[in-house]
Amino acid sequence: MVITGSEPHVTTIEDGGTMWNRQPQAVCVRRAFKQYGSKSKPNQILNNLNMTVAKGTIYGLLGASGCGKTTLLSCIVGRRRLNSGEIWVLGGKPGTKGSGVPGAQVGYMPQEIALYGEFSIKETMMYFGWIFGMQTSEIMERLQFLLSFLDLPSQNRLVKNLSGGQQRRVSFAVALMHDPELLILDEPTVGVDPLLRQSIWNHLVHITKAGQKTVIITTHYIEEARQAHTIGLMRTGRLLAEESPQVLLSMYRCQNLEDVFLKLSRNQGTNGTTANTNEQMNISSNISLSALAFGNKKDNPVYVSQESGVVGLNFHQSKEVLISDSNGSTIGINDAPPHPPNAAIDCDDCASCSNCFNITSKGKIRALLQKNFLRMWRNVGVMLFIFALPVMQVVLFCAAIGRDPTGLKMAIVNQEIIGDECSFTEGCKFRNLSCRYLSHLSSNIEQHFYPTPDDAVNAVKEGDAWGVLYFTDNFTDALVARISLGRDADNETLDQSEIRVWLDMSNQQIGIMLNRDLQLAYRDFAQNLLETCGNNPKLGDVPIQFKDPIYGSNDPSFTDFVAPGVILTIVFFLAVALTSSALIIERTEGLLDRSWVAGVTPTEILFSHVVTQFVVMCGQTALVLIFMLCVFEVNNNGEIFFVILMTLLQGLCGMCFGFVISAVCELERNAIQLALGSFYPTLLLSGVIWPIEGMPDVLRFISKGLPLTLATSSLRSILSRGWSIDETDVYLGFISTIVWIFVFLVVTLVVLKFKRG
Ligand SMILES: Nc1ncnc2c1ncn2[C@@H]1O[C@H](COP(=O)(O)OP(=O)(O)OP(=O)(O)O)[C@@H](O)[C@H]1O
Repeated sequence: MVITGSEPHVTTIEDGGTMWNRQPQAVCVRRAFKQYGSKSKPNQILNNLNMTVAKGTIYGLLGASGCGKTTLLSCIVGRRRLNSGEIWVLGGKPGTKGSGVPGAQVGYMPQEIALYGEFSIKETMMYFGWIFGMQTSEIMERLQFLLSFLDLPSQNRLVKNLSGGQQRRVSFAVALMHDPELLILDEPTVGVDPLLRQSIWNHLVHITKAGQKTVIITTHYIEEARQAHTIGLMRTGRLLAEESPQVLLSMYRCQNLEDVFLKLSRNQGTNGTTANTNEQMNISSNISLSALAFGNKKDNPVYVSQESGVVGLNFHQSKEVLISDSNGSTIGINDAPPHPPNAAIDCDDCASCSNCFNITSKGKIRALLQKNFLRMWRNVGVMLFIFALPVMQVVLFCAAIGRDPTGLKMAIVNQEIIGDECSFTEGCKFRNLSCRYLSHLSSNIEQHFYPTPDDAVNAVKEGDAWGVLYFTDNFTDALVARISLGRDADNETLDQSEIRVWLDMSNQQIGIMLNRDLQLAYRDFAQNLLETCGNNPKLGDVPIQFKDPIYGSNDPSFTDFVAPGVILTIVFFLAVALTSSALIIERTEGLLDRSWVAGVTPTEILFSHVVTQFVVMCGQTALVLIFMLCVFEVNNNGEIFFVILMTLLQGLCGMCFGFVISAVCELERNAIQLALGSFYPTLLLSGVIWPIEGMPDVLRFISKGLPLTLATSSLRSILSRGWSIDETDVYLGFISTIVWIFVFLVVTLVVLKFKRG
């Protein structure tokens, strides 16, 4: 019927109905409102839209680009929710339990190709077949039929290597795969050559003939929609008309549907205000007007292309014929399909579906897992890189971080000697003790002699040396006097016996290391001298005795301090990198939508990704730990089981954080930015490279709440202190990691579910 105020009122569902509306409805949409954008700046897409699709018919949804066709379809298949209004699909409300929608009752072909490029045609069919709950043998049978029907190339050809038209046909085949009750095709004929287009229509006519299958199809080729039983002309979020093509053409006395559309659009323009009111908006009942207008439908045949019994792309067999019934008599396709006479009258009466596919979750999980692994396997180069990356990071860390700097130049001014010849005599001999001290300096220090203090200081200022060491001309005598006189030594003697040092402290690590080495060299030198002279070498030491440390060694390495954090950071952020784009790629390719409409839930998608990524992560974790602990011999005093467990849990945590990113971000580049952006703050605040005890209180508080902080501290305690899980510091790390995993998973699921709405 026509829904503008100026057109004649037509029998409606609410009116009681004619014989033509006493047929089951496949889809009913009532008073649908849908808007995008914020409440303050809404973009109204569906505006009090009513739509009725009778079972066993083809419904052509027409309208200008951007008028809301895809939005309407996505609400029908349960991909999006209306802001208000109601939708019934095959007797249930999409998205509700037991409705079968989304699910195997619907075959959905989105506008985009929405196929995995790295899959072969067969693998594509297997994937969707399993999701629809089909058995492998069934899928194979159906595949053979679809291959020949859609004239597709070898089943082993990869989708990415197919032509655009072939890909579109594969996409069409996926929608047909499980022979669904309701087929929803969003512009299946766009960019398709006329022969294929006709063949698609032929098939649609063929499958709806028996009256059990229903098709909703959108198209921009208005004229091809003549082959539909009903046409819904959509404009600015509502249906201008919903009628059979013949009725529309005769009512508006037009030769083609485009003219009808133009007339209706003009009418809507002039009657826009009245059409806006709900009261005057008739609820349409498709084919009702056709019934009134054409009492004897057999006299009003519809032109459709019908193959001579053969279904497929055998174009030479296609010809424009009138549809014939089995007796050979010609009938129009607007004949009501054979429905039980007392079938449901309106949507409220729609019985809950009885022949819903019983989709096994096992089949879906199998399909999703195989899909994920296959995608990885087909991108073997990327996979190799994914495994090489952690090894590379560990090797680089162990090779570049934590080792003592070498080749550090010291500018030495030694007034005791003439020239660069700095010799001394071993034993209890007091000659050139400055040279004897210098011989105890670490091999990391390069000694360069300068004639005057000014020259040496200039060398440091010009960056040629890290510091100046200055010995007075009577250093040896003064030092001997200092040792022998003890508390009676005068200030001048004490001054002369001192080694004066000026350091370039611009590099803290080098400065501290030189400071330490110079002092240790003095202790060694003094102890050696005292010992050779028969004195107790302890006299040469400061009176603080460092016993064997309770944990760690007397010569702690920076590597040992950083290693736990580095292990966890590598595993955590590799997992983030691996997963943060996983959902986005699928979403941008339209694959996620397709899987959702096929009945896959966010939880199943998430679960399949967790399993797949977990396998990869186990490999990465093994490599990281083998290289850290076995190859580079980072200290481990604890139980390896807890080390492995903590590392795996952190990988899992990173993976879940990656899921949050990919659920939140629409674009891959945003996901990358977010992942990279979170890397530094986490690294800096987690006590990986600097103890959190050095942070201001506020930061320390924040730091403890981050996923890596307590975990790093826990792993450090296991590795260096050898603590077990019963220590607070250790189990807190585990608890915090598990809590974060849980939080990230919940956030992801909430965001995914919210986005589906
Ligand atoms: N996720 C979204 N967020 C905001 N606006 C959207 C979103 N999806 C679609 N729109 C807008 O809604 C309007 C209707 O889009 P829709 O895709 O439903 O139109 P369409 O009739 O299918 O168009 P076409 O025939 O070109 O595919 C467009 O203006 C589009 O920009």
